Amino acid sequence: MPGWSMGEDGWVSLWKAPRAVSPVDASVTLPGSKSITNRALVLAALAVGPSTVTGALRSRDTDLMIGALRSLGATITDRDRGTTLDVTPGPLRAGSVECGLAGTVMRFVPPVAALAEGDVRFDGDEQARSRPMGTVLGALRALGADIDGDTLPFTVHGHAGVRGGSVTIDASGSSQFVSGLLLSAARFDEGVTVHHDGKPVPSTPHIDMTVDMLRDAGVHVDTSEPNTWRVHPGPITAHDVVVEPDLSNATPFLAAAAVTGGTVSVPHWPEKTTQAGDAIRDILERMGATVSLADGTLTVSGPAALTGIDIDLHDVGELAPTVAATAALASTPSRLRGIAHLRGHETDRLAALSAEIGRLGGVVRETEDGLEIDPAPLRGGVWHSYADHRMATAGAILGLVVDGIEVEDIGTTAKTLPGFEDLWAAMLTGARS
Ligand SMILES: O=C(O)C1=C[C@@H](OP(=O)(O)O)[C@@H](O)[C@H](O)C1
Ligand SMILES: C=C(OP(=O)(O)O)C(=O)O
Repeated sequence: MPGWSMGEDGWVSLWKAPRAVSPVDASVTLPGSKSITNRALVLAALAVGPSTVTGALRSRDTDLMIGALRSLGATITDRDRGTTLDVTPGPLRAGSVECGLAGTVMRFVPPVAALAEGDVRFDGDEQARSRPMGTVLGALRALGADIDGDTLPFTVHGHAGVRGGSVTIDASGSSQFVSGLLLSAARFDEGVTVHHDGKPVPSTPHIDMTVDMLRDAGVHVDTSEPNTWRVHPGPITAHDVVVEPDLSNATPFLAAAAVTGGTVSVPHWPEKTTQAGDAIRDILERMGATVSLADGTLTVSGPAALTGIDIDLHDVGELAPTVAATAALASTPSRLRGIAHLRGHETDRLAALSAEIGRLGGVVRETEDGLEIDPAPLRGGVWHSYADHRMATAGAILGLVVDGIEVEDIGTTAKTLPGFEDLWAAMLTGARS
């Protein structure tokens, strides 16, 4: 149970991060992927008939997506403790969308709203108002949509259709700018061609995920030219989707094995996937862990001492908080590169990670596009979460091996993993789920 402490903005909850008294040895089953669940929901709401999403994640971000699509006219019911979602599309209508802090809701739903008949008002958490949105909204305007505003809150004035066509954007700030436009594009009169012009697009596996899921729904997507994605107009087929476990959410548990010299297994690890979290296999191996994938179960065993890593995380920036926490416990220096775009994530993750690791005695330098972390003994203290689920789980990793770490607002993990504290505690008791 968390305690409370007076912070700068009033009372904050503090969770005493459990210390591992011995190397962890557990098997942890993770719920479904946020990114796959929210794409499946958008495609199902735009499809020609009812679909079912099985193994869906239920968390703040996915519940916000369900709420958004219901507000716009979809009927969504659930079974199997919420993880099976039956989606029946309806005529898209005026509504109101609460985005919370979910990038997938704020970037994927405005193009759906542009297809609605009537006004759709978007808002979100205070912190969401500074997340970059102008690129998506500007692109939608260029494609014929009518929108007031460039950041949350904003209003999409839906006119029951969008012309579509070609648009050039700078998507170096987020792959979600591209994914958002592509997901609804088949319903635009002319489809959409998105061309990227700027520094390289980050998190491209997430764009591959979008393209694969569109193709699975019968949409014709042409990716033959670099930095260009063309979605042809046409029906989105109603079909059933089975969601993979969330591999990014698996990473703190696998890091727990790495930093305690223990062993953690995660069942149902996909053989082939577009999820960024799959990269953790290579990352932990390079840091000295033993990693194996056999019969669909990933197993990580930690070494006696971890080595640092010099790595470009541009494609898998979502993993940076886990990798930074793990690197702060390594015996040699680390350099995390290619992740300037993390400044527009839930919080400025580069600033947050360097401030929090530094507060515990770590030696971290923020660079133009990443972090440099040197080995240093860490001490206990409060780890601030900045309303960022992955900052909170990074603090939990450090707390396994450093006495006296208290993580502020551990409940923020509900953004993508409600019940994180219980799963973490179960891992420490050696549970095999
Ligand atoms: O499309 C998606 O589901 C996501 C894309 C990535 O965003 P960025 O491209 O902004 O890094 C990732 O970090 C985010 O957690 C989820
Ligand atoms: C960047 C992330 O989330 P979002 O989908 O809100 O962008 C994340 O989950 O690491």
